[in-house]
Amino acid sequence: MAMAYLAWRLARRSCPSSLQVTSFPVVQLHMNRTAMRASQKDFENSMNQVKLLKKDPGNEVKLKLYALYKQATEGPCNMPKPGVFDLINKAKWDAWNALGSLPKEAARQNYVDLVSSLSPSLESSSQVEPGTDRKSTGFETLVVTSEDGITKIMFNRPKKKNAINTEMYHEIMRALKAASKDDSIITVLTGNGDYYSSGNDLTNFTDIPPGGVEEKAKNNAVLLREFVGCFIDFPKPLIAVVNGPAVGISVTLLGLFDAVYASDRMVFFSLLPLQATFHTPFSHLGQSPEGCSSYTFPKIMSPAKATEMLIFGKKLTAGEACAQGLVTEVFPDSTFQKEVWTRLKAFAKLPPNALRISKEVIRKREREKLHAVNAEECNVLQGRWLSDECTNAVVNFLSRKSKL
Ligand SMILES: CCCCCCCCCCC/C=C/C(=O)SCCNC(=O)CCNC(=O)[C@H](O)C(C)(C)COP(=O)(O)OP(=O)(O)OC[C@H]1O[C@@H](n2cnc3c(N)ncnc32)[C@H](O)[C@@H]1OP(=O)(O)O
Repeated sequence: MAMAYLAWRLARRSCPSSLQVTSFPVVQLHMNRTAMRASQKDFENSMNQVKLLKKDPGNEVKLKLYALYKQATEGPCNMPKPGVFDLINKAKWDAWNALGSLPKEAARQNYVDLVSSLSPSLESSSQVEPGTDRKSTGFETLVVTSEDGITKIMFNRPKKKNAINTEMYHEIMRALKAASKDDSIITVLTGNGDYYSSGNDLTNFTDIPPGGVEEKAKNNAVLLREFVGCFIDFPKPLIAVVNGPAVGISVTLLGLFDAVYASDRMVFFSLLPLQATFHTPFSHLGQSPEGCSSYTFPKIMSPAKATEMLIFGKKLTAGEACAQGLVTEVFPDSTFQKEVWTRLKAFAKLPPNALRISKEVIRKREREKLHAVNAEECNVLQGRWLSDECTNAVVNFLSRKSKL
């Protein structure tokens, strides 16, 4: 801890950013569509934002920031390699050196993207989202706020990539039920931190009750059916503000939202920079589709494209998800929050009864079908959860043998 802190202090003194050990594949960065966009001014703004960080973002991020800063300002690593016992400088050198011949402009863009992905922990004044007016207490896994006619339900387990544990399933249902009755006009779901949500918390599979795994699977099928049912029946416009990658059930549910706005944010996955993605790896997990996606996705994006996602686990970028109709619009990450919340505030000024009635007209003829699909999907999943394929996938993740 002490060393980490020292490294952080040193890094902040020696440059406006910080440090990291990394090995970005240079090719990926070169090919990044947005890689050449950040101006010197964006870069300087990001450097200033780093100074406003409210909490320590962790050594991995700090080393990334340090390396990208050095690469963006000085080019490839030109320092002699520190000795093995000079731990801090060695870590910094490794991080910088790992960037190889990455062009300065690409490093600058990646620095800006990384700082922007830290935005929830920044004291930024540019955010215009609601949150300060009325904050509901009594939630452990969510932050629920209401302002300007918008109730915002924010997944709040950023350290676990907003994985949905049993408590969160219950709290989301409770928050949706409250939002359906409060005086807000529209309801928004979003995530805190760099992920929108990594889907079902795989530790949900671990605490087996006295009744055994069959009972657990049965109870969870009931829970899941009720959970998805809340989305099917939600009476007001429901909008997803997808701030980062989305996995599993957090993706499938999007087919039940009225609008989905996504950021084109780059995130780091195992130290590789990736665009935010929409991923439903059900077969990899020995599971099957839920959230009514077996019905909504083929309708939204064509049966063949839905098959690629739901059966073969193809990951879509935000841009691709938009082209397929799952996402309504993609925004540059630098302006995402501002543009989306400005738009949502305007929506929330529309006549509330007209909004509800119009939503009902659209949903009415599908509701019965959606509930039937939901019931069937939960039934099938109940069996899948008891399969060896599913058990092995979960054990592999929990023993850190596999990641998506
Ligand atoms: C007996 C029957 C019981 C059934 C109960 C079921 C209830 C309803 C089920 C509804 C059906 C839903 C299906 C789905 O949603 S399928 C999708 C499930 N999600 C995943 O498979 C994602 C797994 N996570 C990952 O692959 C990676 O974590 C990820 C790519 C998301 C991020 O990688 P990265 O390297 O950037 O970060 P870390 O892996 O280090 O993650 C940070 C910490 O967060 C924890 N984490 C992340 N995601 C999950 C998750 N889904 N479940 C549990 N924990 C998660 C991760 O372990 C790290 O924690 P630690 O810091 O403590 O190690």
